[in-house]
Amino acid sequence: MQSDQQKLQAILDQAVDHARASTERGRVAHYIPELAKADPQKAGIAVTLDNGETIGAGDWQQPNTIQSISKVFTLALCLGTLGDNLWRRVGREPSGSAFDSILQLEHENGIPRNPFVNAGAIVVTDAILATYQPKEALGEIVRFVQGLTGDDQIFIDGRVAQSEEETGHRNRALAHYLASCGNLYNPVAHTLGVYYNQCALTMDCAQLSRAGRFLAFAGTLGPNRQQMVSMKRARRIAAIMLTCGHYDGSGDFAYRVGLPAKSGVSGMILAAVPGIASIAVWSPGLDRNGNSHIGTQMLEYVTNEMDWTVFS
Ligand SMILES: NC(=O)CC[C@H](N)C(=O)O
Repeated sequence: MQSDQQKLQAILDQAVDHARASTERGRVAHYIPELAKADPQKAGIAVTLDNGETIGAGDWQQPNTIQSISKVFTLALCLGTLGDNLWRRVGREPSGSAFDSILQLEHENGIPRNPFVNAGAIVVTDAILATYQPKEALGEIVRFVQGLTGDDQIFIDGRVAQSEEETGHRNRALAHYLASCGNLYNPVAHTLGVYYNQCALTMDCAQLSRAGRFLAFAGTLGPNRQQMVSMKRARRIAAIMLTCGHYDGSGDFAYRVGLPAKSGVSGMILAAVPGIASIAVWSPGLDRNGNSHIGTQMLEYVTNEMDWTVFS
């Protein structure tokens, strides 16, 4: 008789096999030179279960920068200190536009649609800087993620942060626009310095799935039930992930996968199955919305086979 865990392992292996066989792989992010070097053939998946076990398949132990998935962690931190005051500066609605769009920001007077588009995440980082100097803020973000993961080896890849800093004209444009509307309180260079570094937090799929446990287990880390984020805050963050976590692909992702999730341009995705598991996938090729093409396929396969969805 196959145990549940063996069954899940077999499904993860199949998901990676299908992923490897797929000819359409998407396009790696080119606008950050360090990310342009990624190999689109790579594919990995890891699942952390309620009992604390992490199992994986494919390239699940290869570290990558988490990019926009960091926005989930900074939102959790920021809501912890600022509470609902944050919502005076950022909305909670899907954007229906690209993650780095400037158009909407102008139409809506410098109030970004949600905390997961770049402009919104820049405001969240700026809000964290209200209580910390840039270096302290980064230390706080790293320690928070290390605490969630239970792994103090998690680090920032300085090369990727630097690569983005050198080429980040769009983010600079967004930050200056926010400043012109009075919605950026710190110098652009300070806020973006922290933002680029948080995006360069480096984890493999196993670590990322562990970092996401609080989203699946009502703010706790699973078996020992240590409360890291209040239940209400975890639930609200998951709601924004479901509606905004994949930018203009959020509707399609909800249709195909049916879980709160957040993507990053490195090709990683973090997804939460409430009460059951936290999942991280990685494959660097992106679709036209900047979400991992193969990563979404792997999640679709596993969630269908396991019947994991928030809609059942
Ligand atoms: N979607 C993403 O992952 C974007 C993050 C990236 N660091 C950027 O600001 O462009």
